[in-house]
Amino acid sequence: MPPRSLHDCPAPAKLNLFLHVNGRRDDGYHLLQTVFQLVDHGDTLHFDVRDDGQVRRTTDLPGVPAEHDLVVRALRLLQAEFARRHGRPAPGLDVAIDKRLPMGGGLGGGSSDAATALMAANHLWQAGLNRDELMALGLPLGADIPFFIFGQNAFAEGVGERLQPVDTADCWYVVIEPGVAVPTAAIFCARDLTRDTKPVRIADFSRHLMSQQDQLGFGKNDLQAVATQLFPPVAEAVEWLGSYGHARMTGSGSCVFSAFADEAGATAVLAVVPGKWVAWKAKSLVRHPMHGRLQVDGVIE
Ligand SMILES: C[C@@](CO)(OP(=O)(O)O)[C@H](O)COP(=O)(O)OP(=O)(O)OC[C@H]1O[C@@H](n2ccc(N)nc2=O)[C@H](O)[C@@H]1O
Ligand SMILES: Nc1ncnc2c1ncn2[C@@H]1O[C@H](COP(=O)(O)OP(=O)(O)O)[C@@H](O)[C@H]1O
Repeated sequence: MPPRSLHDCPAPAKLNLFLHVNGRRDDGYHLLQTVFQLVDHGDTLHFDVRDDGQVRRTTDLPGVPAEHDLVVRALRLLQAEFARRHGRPAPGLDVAIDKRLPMGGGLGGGSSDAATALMAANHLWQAGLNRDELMALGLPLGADIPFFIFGQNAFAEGVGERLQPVDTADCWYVVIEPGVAVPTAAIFCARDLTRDTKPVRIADFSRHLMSQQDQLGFGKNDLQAVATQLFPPVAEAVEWLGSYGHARMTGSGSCVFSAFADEAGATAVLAVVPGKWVAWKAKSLVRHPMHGRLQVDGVIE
């Protein structure tokens, strides 16, 4: 019998170590190259199976009605797929979300919540999707969802759905939340966005890392120039953190981060971050923590 509950399920944040915009698809979506890095700071979700088929979010998320929540929408998609495969309605689920990640922060919070929910429900409902099938199910809801289900640091291409595992350095990050929510669409549709960065190869990134041990010395974030122009608090955070080494925005912003070889380096900088900003340190992860938890039963792979 599968369990009826899964509590304390992590939904970690991601950082985009670099993010290049290489072009645009016919449908207007931008072609990217990026390295996604998982870190040990994020939201926490709790799941309890319901027998009446309802999916309910039991916690409030200001500004996001339950029906719009990526978690609820992802679970509805999984319910439909369950019914198609098994010829009977799917069970339901109560979901509680302890939200720590800021919205519009470029940390992938909503996508990570949805990915954790898909992995948990696939297990609790015994839906039987494999990892690739779960990734494909999540993609239409958000380009970052497949990465979180993939569950390891990755070089991504396309709109973020073509993933290859990549080794990154073990390190500590300091992340500053500049206190603004950046809408991804506003960055991608900006006139000044450069969309013609020359494609790189995964080997270029790996070779750089081996010779320099410097996570942020490679590439750039092409979305950063536009985001700092439109959102001055992001520019201020980049400038402040940049005085301690490479500082870069993650995703479409607003959060800004820097990498440190050891925890002491991160702690020292965190201690002097101006009080007007929320800031935290996080360690790099090699695997998504849900994978270790669910693989006990061989469910994810
Ligand atoms: C930029 C990235 C990098 O990891 O993450 P975030 O910073 O949002 O976390 C992702 O590509 C975010 O992808 P996704 O989560 O699907 O973006 P959405 O918020 O749904 O996209 C909002 C809008 O941005 C534009 N958009 C988005 C992704 C993309 N590759 N090209 C685009 O042109 C589209 O107009 C889309 O309608
Ligand atoms: N569970 C969720 N957590 C956060 N945001 C969500 C969630 N569900 C839907 N959203 C919507 O997705 C938007 C992007 O949020 P998020 O994924 O946290 O930021 P980003 O894409 O910048 O990393 C939010 O502004 C919100 O409207």
